[in-house]
Amino acid sequence: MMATNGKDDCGLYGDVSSVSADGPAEEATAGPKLQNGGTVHRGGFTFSPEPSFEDVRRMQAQFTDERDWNQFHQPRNLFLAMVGEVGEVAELFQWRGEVAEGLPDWTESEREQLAHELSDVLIYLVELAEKCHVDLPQAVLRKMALNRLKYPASKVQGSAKKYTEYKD
Ligand SMILES: Nc1ccn([C@H]2C[C@H](O)[C@@H](COP(=O)(O)OP(=O)(O)OP(=O)(O)O)O2)c(=O)n1
Repeated sequence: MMATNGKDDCGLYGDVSSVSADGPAEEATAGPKLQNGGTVHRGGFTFSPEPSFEDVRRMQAQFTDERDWNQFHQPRNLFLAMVGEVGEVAELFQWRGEVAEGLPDWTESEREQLAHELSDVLIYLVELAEKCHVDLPQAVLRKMALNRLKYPASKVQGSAKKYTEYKD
C-alpha cells in the first residue's frame, strides 16, 4: 500500500479547483483518457507502483538521520547536489548523437548506470522538495492541470511551439 500524506487521495488528476479563481476548464479536470484501469501504456513500458514519493522521502530521511547528515542537507546544498547529479546524467548521453527510445544500443551496464544517476537526481529532488515544504505529488497534479490549460490539445496538436508563440 502506498504511503500518503494524511490527505485525501483524490485520484490521478486531483482537485485542481485551486488552479484558477475562475475554476478549471473542463480539459484540466478530465485529463487524458485512461486505459486498463487508469494506466496509460505507451511503448509497452510502465513504472512499478511503488515506492511513492513519500516512500522515497521517508527512506532518504532515514538514510541521512542514520549518518547525522541532515546538518549538510539544507535546501541550497540539496539543489547543488541535484544539479551535480543531472550533470552525471548528461555525461552518459554526451557525444552519442541521438538516442532511440528504450536505449537499444546501450549495454546493460550503461543502462544500470543511467538508472543510478536518474535515481540520484530523484532522491535529491524529493529531499529538496521536503526541505522547501513543497508537497511534490500534489504540486505535480496542480502543475499538470496548469499545463493542460496552457496547452489545450485541440489548439497545439502536433506542434512543439511554446505557448507564448500562439497569437490568441
Ligand atoms: N552527503 C550525501 C552524499 C550522498 N548521498 C546519497 C544521495 C545520492 O543518491 C547518493 C550520491 O552519492 P555520491 O555523492 O557518492 O554520488 P554518486 O553515487 O553519483 O557517485 P559518483 O559521483 O562517484 O558517480 O548518495 C546523500 O544523500 N548525501
